[in-house]
Amino acid sequence: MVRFGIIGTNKITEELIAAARQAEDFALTAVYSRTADRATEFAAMHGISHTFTDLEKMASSAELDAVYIASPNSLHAEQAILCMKGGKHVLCEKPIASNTAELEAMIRTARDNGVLLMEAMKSTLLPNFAAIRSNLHKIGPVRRYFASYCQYSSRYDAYKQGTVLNAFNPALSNGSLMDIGVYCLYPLVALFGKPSRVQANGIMLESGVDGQGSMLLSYEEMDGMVMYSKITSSYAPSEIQGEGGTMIIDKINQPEQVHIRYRDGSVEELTQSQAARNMIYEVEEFIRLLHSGQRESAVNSHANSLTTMEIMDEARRQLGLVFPADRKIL
Ligand SMILES: NC(=O)C1=CN([C@@H]2O[C@H](COP(=O)(O)OP(=O)(O)OC[C@H]3O[C@@H](n4cnc5c(N)ncnc54)[C@H](OP(=O)(O)O)[C@@H]3O)[C@@H](O)[C@H]2O)C=CC1
Ligand SMILES: O=C1CO[C@H](CO)[C@@H](O)[C@@H]1O
Repeated sequence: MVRFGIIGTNKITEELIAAARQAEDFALTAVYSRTADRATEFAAMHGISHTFTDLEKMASSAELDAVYIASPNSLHAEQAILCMKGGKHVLCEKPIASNTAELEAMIRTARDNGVLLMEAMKSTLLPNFAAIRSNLHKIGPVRRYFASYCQYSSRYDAYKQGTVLNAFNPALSNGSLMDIGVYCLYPLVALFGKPSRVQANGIMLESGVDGQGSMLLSYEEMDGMVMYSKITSSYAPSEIQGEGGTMIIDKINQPEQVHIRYRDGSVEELTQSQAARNMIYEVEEFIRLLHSGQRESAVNSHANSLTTMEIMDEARRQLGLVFPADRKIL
């Protein structure tokens, strides 16, 4: 059994728990919240035996082996480092940190303490992502990766009425690139590695975050194009275009349907059956790694997280998008 503690008591935490309950060897023993009332309420809802409002105490508690972090992005590094110093393995929500400096400090801490650190980027661990990867060779030399994830945020309505909720708050390292853009970039990096050049555009909001953005990413023999938004919606699928055919992916953040259209008009269906509660795959990967004594995922690897973060840092540099976290010394 791997005994988890949870940081964050929101919807995504609920989803993770519901999915993880279906995984073998998952146990949930602790929850941290800023307030005792919320910790107690959440613990009662999920049958959790230990509650904490002091993260240092949770990090050093003998009642858990690992921590799932689903707090605002600006807190990921600090909380992960604290937990890893307490010997806890860490599964950390996307984006794993605010910037590369934070992520490097997290990776150093993981290595120094011999613990597993993995970004909870669900997309790349899904069976349908494995199908994308294993069938790529069929479309010949790849010339373009195009990913679109644009989803009008319900919190943007509040923003327009004058209330800046967490999603649009730069103090929490939020905004479109961090929240949504990362889903377009991580699969690109996992499949094709580091681009030689990044060109970023974005629309900045008065709160100091980007509302939407797009990027061109250059590789020696192909281009990457990504677009993401929290202030408009897109219904376009994502595509990987090759000289011999085009792979079409319904949703880059959670591929559920994948097929290839060849140049002669024929279609090859690649869709794999996949659990509806698709966060199970990241939990299974995490537990499998722990059972086999590994301290890094080969898919959601430190290198892939770092390259993705470097791209996001560079995009933010071009846009002049700065977070308070960028000025912090860890
Ligand atoms: N994998 C996926 O599909 C998804 C991933 N995410 C990721 O999960 C993480 C959490 O996202 P989301 O739930 O929207 O985040 P929220 O901003 O809603 O905060 C998450 C939790 O952190 C605590 N919290 C809220 N505000 C603050 C604050 N100002 N300072 C300190 N703690 C705070 C709250 O817990 P408490 O009150 O108990 O302390 C809350 O439940 C993000 O990294 C996001 O990118 C989000 C949605 C989907
Ligand atoms: O990761 C995520 C998935 O989608 C959400 C929108 O519904 C985002 O806000 C979130 O952070």
